[in-house]
Formats: sequence, C-alpha cells, structure tokens
Amino acid sequence: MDGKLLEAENVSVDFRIDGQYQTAIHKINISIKHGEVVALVGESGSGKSTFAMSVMGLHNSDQTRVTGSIKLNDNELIGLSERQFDAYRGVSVGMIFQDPLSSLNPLMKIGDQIAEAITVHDKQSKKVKQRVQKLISDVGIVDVQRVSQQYPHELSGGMRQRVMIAIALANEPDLIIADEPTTALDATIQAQILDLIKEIQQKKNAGILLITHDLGVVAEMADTVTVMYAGQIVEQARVADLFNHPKHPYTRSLLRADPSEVNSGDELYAIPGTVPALKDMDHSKDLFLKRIPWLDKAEVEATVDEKLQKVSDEHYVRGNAWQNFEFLEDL
Ligand SMILES: Nc1ncnc2c1ncn2[C@@H]1O[C@H](COP(=O)(O)OP(=O)(O)OP(=O)(O)O)[C@@H](O)[C@H]1O
Repeated sequence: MDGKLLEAENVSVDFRIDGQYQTAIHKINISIKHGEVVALVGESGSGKSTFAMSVMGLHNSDQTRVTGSIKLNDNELIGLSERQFDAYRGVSVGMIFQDPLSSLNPLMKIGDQIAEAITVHDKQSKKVKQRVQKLISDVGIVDVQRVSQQYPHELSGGMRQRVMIAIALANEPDLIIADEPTTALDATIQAQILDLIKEIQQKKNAGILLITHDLGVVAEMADTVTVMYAGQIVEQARVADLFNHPKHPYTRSLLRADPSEVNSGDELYAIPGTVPALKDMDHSKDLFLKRIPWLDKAEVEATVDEKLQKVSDEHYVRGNAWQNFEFLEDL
C-alpha cells in the first residue's frame, strides 16, 4: 500500500491555562505514507510532542482542545472517546519515547510487560510466550531468556530502549511515533538503536513520525522533514532538499547552529532569543522574525499568508521573508 497512512489537516491544539485557552499548535498539516519516515524538528516548545500526543489521543480532554482532522488509514481520530482510542493505540500505532524508565512498569518483569502489550489487544493468542521471545530477539537482544526475567532497573539505558521498541512493535503497528528515541543514549548505542528502528521500519513498511532535535539523526533516517516554530510549520521538504536548499530563516538558523553542519574552526551560530510563551504567540505573523534583530519592524510585524508557499516539488515554506533573508555577517 502506498496511500496515505496518516493525514493531519488544519490541526490546532489549545491548552486551558488559568481558565483561558492558549494555542500551542496552529493549523498544521502533516501527512505520512506507508513506509515513509517523516522527521519533525524545531526547538523545545515548538509543539512537536503536542502534535504527537494528539495523534495518540493522550491529551487530557478537560484541559485541551484539539481541532482539525487527523486520519489514520482514513479513520478520523479527533473526537474519539478514550475507549475508542484504546482500540488502536498500541495496535495500529506504536510509541517510542525518550525515557523508557518512565514508560516501563518498574515492578513488572520485561517478558511480562511485552506479553501484556500483546495480550491486551489479542486475548485469544495462545502463543504469547513465543511471540514475546521473538520480539525480544528481533530488537537485537541476544540473552532472551535472562532479559525476559529481569526488571527495567536491571537493564542499561540502551537495553531498556530496545525493550520499549519491542513493546511498540508488539502488534506490528502501521505507524510508529518515536519522540526523541535516542536523546538519552550515548553515541554508539544511539547509532545501534537508530539502525534497529530503520531495519524494522523497512521490514514492516511502517510509517514513522520521528521527533528529534538532532539534525544528524534527521539526515540519517528521514525521507521528509517538517520544521516547526512556535506551533506552526515554517518549512516542509524532502530531506536532501531541506539540507541543501533550506529557505526559511528558521531552518537556515537551525542548520547554522548545528554542530554537525559546521566545519571545525568555524564559529557555531547561536540563534538569538527563545521560543515565545504561548500567550505571546500571534499566529497571523511569522513569529520567528522577531528573533532576527537586524530585520526592520514592518517586516517582523507583517501578516503572513496561512498557506505555505510552494518553492519547488514537495518543498513548502511559510511567508515571504525567506526571499531576501541574509545573516547579518553576510549582508
Ligand atoms: N499540558 C500542557 N498544558 C499547558 N501547556 C502545555 C502543555 N503541554 C505542552 N504545553 C506547552 O505547549 C508548547 C509546546 O510544547 P511541546 O512539548 O509540544 O514542545 P516540543 O516542541 O515537543 O518541545 P520539546 O522538544 O521540549 O519536547 C510549550 O509552550 C509547552 O509549554
């Protein structure tokens, strides 16, 4: 199947803070095909996890308003009840988070936790034990019997992450959401875990939403990249196009501030300022422009078209500022 697996259109998320709704994500569109890896990048606070949690139905509905449309295999997710979400969470969608310790049950043996992930949704399975062992070995754990009898705290960070991947894959999901899956791991283990995710994704033709700060990981893993800033998408492109021909000043700043992109000896760029607080976000503007001190006020304050502009095939960018943007030292 090469149709759309995930189709999110016009998705907005508002949190109720001190009795008032404040917008964390404003009208974003993201789609993922079967077998495609879509990276979502942007600084802390840009809304990446908020989007992922909307897909998983993990927001507290009393405090959060999610609007727009999120379709998984053509089924609308927005508006589902908690029970309806349960039917596909962990089944059609698997999740891998940064911190396995907070997701794994500290009091339950690894084998039982994986079995629980399977049996919750497949109570008829008589071969749960064999499936658990296969899942453990599929994620590259050699000592299957011993690890299945261990508790999470007895494992290293890399092993725990493998266990979480086994749980995420327990029901062969169509979509895997990986939120900073390797940020907490050291470099060698990070590479192993990324290889593992990629291998499994290719074997199962799963789609992946990969949330990461790390542009090296993006280059390694992704097919397309969505760059978010202050709750909006500022640029979307195929991965090579984004790295070779970045357009939006934010994307260019992120690349310039990335240690893996900078030649040794060159000074690393520090993006001035910080992502604004939710209450200070006026989504009719290109909010990143406020962080470019050398732009004139009229440009910073200009209203920006809601629709992204098409730059080239599969390459879209927000607003017009990119057309004349230069870094101060290049002017
Ligand atoms: N439950 C919540 N209630 C109120 N505000 C929230 C809630 N969850 C997130 N936010 C706010 O929404 C904005 C987006 O947060 P989000 O965690 O989605 O960003 P992010 O890009 O995933 O950042 P990080 O990389 O740090 O995870 C932030 O300003 C955050 O403080």
